[in-house]
Amino acid sequence: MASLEKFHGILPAFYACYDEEGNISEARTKDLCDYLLGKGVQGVYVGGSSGECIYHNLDERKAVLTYVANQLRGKMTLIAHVGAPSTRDSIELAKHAAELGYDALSAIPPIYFKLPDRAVFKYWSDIIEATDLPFIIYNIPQTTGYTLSPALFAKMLENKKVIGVKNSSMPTMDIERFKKVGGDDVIVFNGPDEQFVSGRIMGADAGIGGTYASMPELFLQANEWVKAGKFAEATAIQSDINDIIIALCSQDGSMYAVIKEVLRRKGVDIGGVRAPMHNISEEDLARVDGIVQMIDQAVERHCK
Ligand SMILES: CC(=O)N[C@H](C=O)[C@@H](O)[C@H](O)[C@H](O)CO
Ligand SMILES: CC(=O)C(=O)O
Repeated sequence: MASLEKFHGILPAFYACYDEEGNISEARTKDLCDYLLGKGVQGVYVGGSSGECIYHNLDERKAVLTYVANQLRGKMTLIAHVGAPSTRDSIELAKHAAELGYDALSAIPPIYFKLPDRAVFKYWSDIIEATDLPFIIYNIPQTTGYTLSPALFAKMLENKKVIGVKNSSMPTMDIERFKKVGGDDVIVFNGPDEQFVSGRIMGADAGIGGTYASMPELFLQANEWVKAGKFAEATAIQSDINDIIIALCSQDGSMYAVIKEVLRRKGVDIGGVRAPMHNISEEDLARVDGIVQMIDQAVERHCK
């Protein structure tokens, strides 16, 4: 399906950009937009986990969607994550994203209460009903506690507005199963950055990831090697990526706080993270030097 072409490639999950007081910053959001545009990524996934959506009120989430659209609309593919605790809020976000010209909507399943499949189906269907936009299911069992089954995926696909799934469960077999159900007419996004290459080989058409923006060059190059069937080269990049992700996750601050410090070193200051996530410590500051070095050396090794 030619219309799915714009969803192929490397789509970083967009981070929350705060000012010094911890409020959403329009100027810093634009800076991150410009940075990613300059890196040549195919699109962005706005307002998801990495965007700290779970810590934002509705007005803040709408503001982020607005600032990104104003800066990037027409320049790359824009996916709006509109999952929220209530259907009502999700629909409000979906309508806002549609007015802003987003290319697609996406949502996690209902969170907190464990609802049955029929409620999950109704939740996603109500969001889809609210606009004309295509919809991408977000399966991320490790944070939501809900696992999308191939059977519910097949049922969702009966709605022609459903174009695919962003799969963040760890087994790459899940990607293969979703691809089997949907075939060439659906797009499956790899979620776990640690297995981007294997996810692509098992059938993922593209990737959306929380660490991409900290090292876009590496994911873009790995994707090119996969497309070219150069799996040894792709795997060598993946191995370096995994060293970097482990380092990003091993500091006092949360992974996103560390990534934001990496970006600051690269000239993009988007603030810290919102509590209860942890900001970086004094000790982290020196260690981030080492992480930036790891990234720069890997880019030097694989992308020149
Ligand atoms: C659980 C989670 O947040 N997964 C993200 C989305 O799929 C990933 O992109 C991770 O941020 C990444 O793989 C680093 O662990
Ligand atoms: C992909 C990811 O990390 C997100 O949902 O923002």
